[in-house]
Amino acid sequence: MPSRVADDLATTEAQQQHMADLAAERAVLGAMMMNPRACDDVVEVVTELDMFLPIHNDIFTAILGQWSAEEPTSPIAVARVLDEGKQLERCGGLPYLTKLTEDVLRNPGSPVFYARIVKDWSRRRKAHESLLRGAYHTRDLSRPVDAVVDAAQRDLADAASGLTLADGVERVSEFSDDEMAYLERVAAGDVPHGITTGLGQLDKLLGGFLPGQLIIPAGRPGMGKSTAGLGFAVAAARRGLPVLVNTLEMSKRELWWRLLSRVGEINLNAFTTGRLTEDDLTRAREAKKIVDGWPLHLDDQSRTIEAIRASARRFHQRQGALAIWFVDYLQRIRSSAKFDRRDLEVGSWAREFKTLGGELGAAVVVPSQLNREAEKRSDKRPQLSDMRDSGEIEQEADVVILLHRDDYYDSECERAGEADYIIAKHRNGPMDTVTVAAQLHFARFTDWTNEEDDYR
Ligand SMILES: Nc1ncnc2c1ncn2[C@@H]1O[C@H](COP(=O)(O)OP(=O)(O)OP(=O)(O)O)[C@@H](O)[C@H]1O
Repeated sequence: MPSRVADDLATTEAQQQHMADLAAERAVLGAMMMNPRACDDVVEVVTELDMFLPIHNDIFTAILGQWSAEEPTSPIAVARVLDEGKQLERCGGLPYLTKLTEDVLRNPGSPVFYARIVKDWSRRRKAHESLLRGAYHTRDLSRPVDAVVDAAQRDLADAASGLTLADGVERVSEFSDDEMAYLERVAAGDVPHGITTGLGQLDKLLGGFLPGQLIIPAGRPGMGKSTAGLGFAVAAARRGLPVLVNTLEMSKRELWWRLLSRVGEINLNAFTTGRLTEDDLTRAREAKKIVDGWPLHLDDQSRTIEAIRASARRFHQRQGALAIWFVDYLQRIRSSAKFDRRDLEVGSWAREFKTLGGELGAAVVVPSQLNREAEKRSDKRPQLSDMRDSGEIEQEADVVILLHRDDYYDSECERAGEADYIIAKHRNGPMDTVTVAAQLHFARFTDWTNEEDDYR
């Protein structure tokens, strides 16, 4: 009976022998079934093969499947999934699943605390296996000793990092054939290199956005950061690439209005004031049909860094890919962790976006606010040093685009209707300024030729 095995293994002696803490495994599973929100945190720590007992891994996988499909994770729901896979009886049946949740009620605790214990034991077991494998290979006289030591070192480092053996270090020659073939296809125009920004001049400068890049559009409040970010999201979505927008500032409805305004060329004011003419409505219906066809997803519920991260992970798990992840905007995010300094807190999010973007293969677009320094300059033009909470954001970003409009300060100015995208950081290329048309009444910035805005 699994529960007895689990109880037996709860003692320190048994833990040392088997290198597992089954009480912690049970606590994690119980918490995930009690409350699907616990899954958001647990998946950040534990992966599918981290449990010691195979039946715990099966239960974990069943819960994860339910959670990522936004289905209930209760014992009854999980039992049904296990039953479909003919695993229920082996897993102790519904009574065992129910007992896991009852244990949580009797002995509540933070799921992340238990998840970390599970992860530590998992890493410990992997390190142990890796050392045993290394010891075995030292006796294999057909292998040069250097190769044995090298392989053992890599194996152990992978185990200690918590990654699976399939991840991690690769010798250049192990992947360079594939990379060369990819370069040849890019050069031949068979595959697009970066994801288009939707703005021709900007594409020429940046070569589009690449998976894993962190892109920071930065500007004073109201300069057009959300509009610029949404433009990048739309450019990818209209080409059929999966896009996720986490908005902390606007509701889904407001964001959708912006999409209709942009595509249907309907003044954004008409939506906010509710004064839509018959012509506006006809255009809105047409625009709706176009936008409905895009793999564009909006989330206005996730407000903490933990929830936003989980939202992207869940999206990636369900869709199998995430091309552009647009989070609007950096300073709006809340966190449950306590930091002494705001800049350290915001900087840590930039780092997390960069890391998760790399893991999910997504280009991450996160606008950030600038401080008032630009306003003290005679030309009011922003500089990289104006970034609020800057240090780490600057460091983590691959591309920083400072947004500037002269007409933000003087609506009668010569350059009214123009916006500058000042590329103030570009990790792999030149820095320059691209000037575009600001059509904020249509919730967009566009190239002067406007070719990109022909949605039909
Ligand atoms: N109908 C309209 N006509 C002209 N300009 C408009 C219209 N609606 C909004 N705007 C302008 O668009 C700008 C807001 O754009 P956006 O929301 O992209 O800026 P932001 O930098 O993200 O702002 P925030 O700092 O508030 O998040 C403002 O300057 C606003 O005046």
